[in-house]
Amino acid sequence: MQPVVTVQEMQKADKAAIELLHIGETRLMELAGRECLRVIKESLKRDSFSGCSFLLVCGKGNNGGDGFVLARHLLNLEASVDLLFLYPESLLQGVNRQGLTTLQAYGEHDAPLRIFESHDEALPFVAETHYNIIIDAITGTGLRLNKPGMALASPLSEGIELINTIRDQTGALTLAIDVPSGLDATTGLSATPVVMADITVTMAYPKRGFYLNEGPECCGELQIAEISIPRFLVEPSSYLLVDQEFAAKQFILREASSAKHTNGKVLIIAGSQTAQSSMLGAAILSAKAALKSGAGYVCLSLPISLAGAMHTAIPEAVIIGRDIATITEKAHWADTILIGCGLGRDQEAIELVRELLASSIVTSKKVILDADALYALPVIGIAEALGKCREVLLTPHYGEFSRLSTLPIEEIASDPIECARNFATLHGVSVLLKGNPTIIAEAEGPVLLNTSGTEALATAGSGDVLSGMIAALSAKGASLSDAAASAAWFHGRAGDLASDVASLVSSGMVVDTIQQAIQEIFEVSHLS
Ligand SMILES: NC(=O)C1=CN([C@@H]2O[C@H](COP(=O)(O)OP(=O)(O)OC[C@H]3O[C@@H](n4cnc5c(N)ncnc54)[C@H](OP(=O)(O)O)[C@@H]3O)[C@@H](O)[C@H]2O)[C@@H](O)CC1
Ligand SMILES: [K+]
Repeated sequence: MQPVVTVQEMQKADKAAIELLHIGETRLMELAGRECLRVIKESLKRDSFSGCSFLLVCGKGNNGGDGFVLARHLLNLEASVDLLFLYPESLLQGVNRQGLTTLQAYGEHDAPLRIFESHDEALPFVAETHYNIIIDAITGTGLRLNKPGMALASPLSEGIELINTIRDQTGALTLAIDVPSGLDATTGLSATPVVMADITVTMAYPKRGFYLNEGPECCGELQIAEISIPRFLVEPSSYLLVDQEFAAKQFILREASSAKHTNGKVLIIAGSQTAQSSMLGAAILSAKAALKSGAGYVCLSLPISLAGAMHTAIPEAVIIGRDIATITEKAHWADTILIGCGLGRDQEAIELVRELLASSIVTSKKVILDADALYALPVIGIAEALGKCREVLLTPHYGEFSRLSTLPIEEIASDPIECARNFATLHGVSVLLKGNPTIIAEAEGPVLLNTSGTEALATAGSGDVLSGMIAALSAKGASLSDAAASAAWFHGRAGDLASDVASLVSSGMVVDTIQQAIQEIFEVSHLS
């Protein structure tokens, strides 16, 4: 899994690469510029830029220095380059001064290069030029943002506004080097103004802020530049991105000699019926998702009056009633117990959750608490309810998490990663906090971020499907948090496969594409 870093971690790694590995700042910046060139070649689908115009807007730090290197490489490939350096030349130092001097020397040899020394000087020329790509090299990881929305002073603000205006007016592709200027790469909070990029080519590792607050909107498509900063310089990682390889590894294949009892036994305690309502759909979705995710055996505890309908919906599932003795007997048998989907919020449901979590048979198993079980937790008392669990995962969305943590939703939305991690550490549990990204935090160790999937998953029953998938993967052998991260990845992928039009996707469609999402990552011949 790819590490995701804070600004501080990235700066430490840059420094270590230069001081401990003796890689050299000039070489790192050369690689940074070359990697941006690679991405531009891929975007324009050309190896030479004759007839193409580029505008680079550069600041006075190393982000601007990356821009100088890129400008040189673009000129080498016959591009026409306009470079706006926003500051007086006298402010440049070291490697960046050298970078501009080299470019000035290109200018002396009739290269198609115009260097502007202020925004006002550039404006008339920029207004009459059609640019294929605008490059933002104003600020990177060196931005200091004291508070969200902080107003940036001139010339930073003028440079950023110029980039955004040309992009808006001409549709020119905007590429940010390392970080869109004005974005805090750790928090994802932005200054005013901030560059709205189509592509961000970030150095070495994706930054934490790209997944939070304004980060996703400002970055556009993310590309990683390989600049020879080895992974050991950012380890141990605080954050990791869940990927296909990790998801696949948690999906344990059935052995040729295996039986249903050895392939993951899931007990789902879900669904409810009262005089006023019946909630069977959530139970059906979670049980179907567990079976589609390869669980060997699924047993459902339901109000027994719903058994007939459930048998019709899922012939593979075994149904038991709501009697606590029957449930705990079945709990002995189960590998993973999922509690909560459509369970209801009345006193009876809350008492059931209390009794289940007081049973040492239940708490000795892998336990997933979702939906209405999460509603019951604060009523029971979180510490009391979770205290005995050996391995427990909570799967809240922001609203449920707000109730559990007593944090306002806005605070959670502004830093879901730390909120999830703090809660997991405080209560000694695993948390899967649904959102974009979905966050999987344990009491200790790195936080996992899953970015697969789209708004296709923002539909009723989506959480029930995900919890059923987690139940299956964990029952088959993965730890609860690994199963959660893997299931979140497959769930996102299944959502993608369900329809080309995200707005048309229902949870039933996602259930139907789970198998395709899992199957496509294995060679068919390896499936058993
Ligand atoms: N280190 C390496 O080896 C490598 C680094 N690399 C590259 O370097 C980048 C980091 O470079 P960096 O640290 O020089 O800072 P950078 O992002 O250019 O911007 C800082 C500039 O903004 C200014 N400024 C900041 N906040 C401000 C504010 N609120 N209001 C006003 N001004 C403000 C600040 O000015 P100051 O106020 O400090 O005088 C300074 O001029 C990184 O993102 C990557 O692209 C790669 O090449 C790989 C190798
Ligand atoms: K930038």
